[in-house]
Amino acid sequence: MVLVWGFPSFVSYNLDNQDAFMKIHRSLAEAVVHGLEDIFKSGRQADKVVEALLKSNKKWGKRDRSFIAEHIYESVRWWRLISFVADQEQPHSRQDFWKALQIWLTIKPVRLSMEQGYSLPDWPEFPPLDQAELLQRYHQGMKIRKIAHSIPDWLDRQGVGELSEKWVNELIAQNSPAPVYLRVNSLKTTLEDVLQIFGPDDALKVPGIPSALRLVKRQNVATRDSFKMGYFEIQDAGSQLIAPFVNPQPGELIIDACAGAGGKALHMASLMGNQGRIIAMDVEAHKLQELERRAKRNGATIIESQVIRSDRDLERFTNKADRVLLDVPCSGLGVLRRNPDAKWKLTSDFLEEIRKVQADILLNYSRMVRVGGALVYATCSILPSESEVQVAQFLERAGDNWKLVKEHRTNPFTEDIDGFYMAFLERVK
Ligand SMILES: C[S@@+](CC[C@H](N)C(=O)[O-])C[C@H]1O[C@@H](n2cnc3c(N)ncnc32)[C@H](O)[C@@H]1O
Repeated sequence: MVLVWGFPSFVSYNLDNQDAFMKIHRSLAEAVVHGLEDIFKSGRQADKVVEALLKSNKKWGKRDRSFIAEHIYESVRWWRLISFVADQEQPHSRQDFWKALQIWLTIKPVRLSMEQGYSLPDWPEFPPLDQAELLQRYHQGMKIRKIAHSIPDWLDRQGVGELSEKWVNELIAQNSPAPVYLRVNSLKTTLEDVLQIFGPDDALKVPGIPSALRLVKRQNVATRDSFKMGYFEIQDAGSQLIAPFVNPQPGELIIDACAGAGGKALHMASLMGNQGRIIAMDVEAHKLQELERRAKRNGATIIESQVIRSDRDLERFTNKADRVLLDVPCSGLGVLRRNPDAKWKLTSDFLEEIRKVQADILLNYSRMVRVGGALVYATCSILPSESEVQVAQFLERAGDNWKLVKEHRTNPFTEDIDGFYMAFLERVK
């Protein structure tokens, strides 16, 4: 087994899928190649590409679907390593994408220490390759951190600069497939009831996170009646720590100022037992529309959405809120395992830009908190520069009006959850 840079196969792969070493059907390989072209040439989001592909052919069975989804996600995740082994920097033609798939199918069994690999069909798209040469390049690549962990140069520099020796563990965690977690909606049901719906072999409790269940096998839960009835939402267990961290109380006025499609707002409504008021704000109207749809399904009746069009939309809440949640836009480096394509789209300019947005949001939106109230600043980033450093700089600028009460970071490497940061601040004056 190759253990260069310390990633054993259990971290990188879901061994459930060893039975995926099967004869490859042409339509499946074509779907993977199409998907990769869409992601890398047209810049489309990987999850949207996979979703559209899986919908495009009703005849594909469960194994076919998981072959397509897995091979697209794995190729995206390991794209730099694949490109290094293929000796092709920027794929252009359809044939380049076929070659990428061929390389992945060749090196995947080696990474898994499997005795037997895929039987690659004799298609013109898979011309004979010099296996020994490929494997030599693979082992060579595994000695170089940014190639072994498939990460762009600038991001590797950024990560080492901010996290030094912890960076490698973050890379290992973010290159692992993410489990599916559910958040049970206490407005409609209980954890025990949802556990019973799935059965104890299919869903597990998550120690320390009482709203969460972890699915043992990946499955499409959105088609279940229990989902349509709002019994649960799909939400990473780390993300489920944020609403309790805000600690919203029944009857309070809560502002979720970067509410997006409402993952945390819905959770807060259930913690408040639908007593009080949650103002869900965002600059993007379509996300709030999605939130409204989800709120209906969840039976969350205390959420009012408010598109932020100008400063006035914020000013009317100055000094009014009991608690404000700032779940700010960020690099998303803590959720790369769910969005592996993001690492190829992120740029250092974007990171710099988004840090300015975060600082502005902290400074301006914190004014909505009343004296004695609380502010929670949260990111799904593993970088201190988007998290701890932002809070420290805010405290420097905001003088002694604020007190940092507590901070928390999830640990994706040891906890198998996404990477989140959260800080709880109290407005003292
Ligand atoms: C991390 S996401 C929020 C996720 C959401 N809270 C949830 O739990 O599903 C950050 C959100 O901030 C929004 N956003 C970006 N710039 C903003 C701004 N200046 N003011 C408010 N929201 C903003 C984005 O549209 C995005 O929905």
